[in-house]
Amino acid sequence: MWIGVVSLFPDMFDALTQQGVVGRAVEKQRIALEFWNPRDYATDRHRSVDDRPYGGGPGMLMKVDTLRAAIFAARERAQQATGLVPTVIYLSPQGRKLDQQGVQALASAGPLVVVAGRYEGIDERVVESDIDEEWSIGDYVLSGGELPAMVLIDAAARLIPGVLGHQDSAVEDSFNDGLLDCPHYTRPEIIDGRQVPDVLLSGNHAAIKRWRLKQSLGRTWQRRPDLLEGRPLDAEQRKLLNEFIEEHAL
Ligand SMILES: NC[C@H]1CCC[C@@H](CNc2ccc(C(N)=O)cn2)C1
Repeated sequence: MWIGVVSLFPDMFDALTQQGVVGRAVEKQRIALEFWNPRDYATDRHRSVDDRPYGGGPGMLMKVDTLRAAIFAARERAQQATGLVPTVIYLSPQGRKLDQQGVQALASAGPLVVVAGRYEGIDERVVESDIDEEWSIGDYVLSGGELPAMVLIDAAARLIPGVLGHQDSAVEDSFNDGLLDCPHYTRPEIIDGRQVPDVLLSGNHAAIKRWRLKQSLGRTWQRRPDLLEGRPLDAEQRKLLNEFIEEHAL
């Protein structure tokens, strides 16, 4: 997967590229991550990258010419590296809410150019002419688009084949089948008197798989019933959820 990032603070992305799943994926070249900094396109003595808003008001906007030059350069490189036209993404609270389905769509959308905004944002004409999709990681305002960009990149990278060591852990991961994750347990067997569910010690893999699915269904029902509304259950899942509900009926 090829991802270009347009950001005034590319070093922030070391948190993503220097370690962990995404770091290894970049090292193994499963993901290509390249950066363009608008400041590199500044031509004035002060290398300015922000500009004053028409109509006045507090704060600044990202300077149009340096931002567009960076986006164009990233777009050009994407096409050169992949032969495909990239999807240019902008992160902002005004965007489409990112969920696992959106992540799956982005992970299979070919090369991406992710634009991280700073200051009070970018000129609306740049959004109209150079941004293909606007996305939000949630209803809150951050000081820049870099952290949302890293969230998006991390979530998408996990879905690239070969990126996660234990491939099925991506498949079994919660939200992959639209359900919340089941409870997990590891040593010691007893913590402050609390034991590991017997089924997990039984070695009966069919029963364990069934228990985990039942827990995922039950937890989703308890904590996020909205997720079940859009998700048909097959006969087995319906049976497991009914069992869970009966066991947890107050
Ligand atoms: N008007 C403020 C706004 C102008 C444009 C730049 C953003 C950067 N900050 C962000 C970006 C994205 C998100 C999110 N929820 O995905 C939150 N915060 C701030």
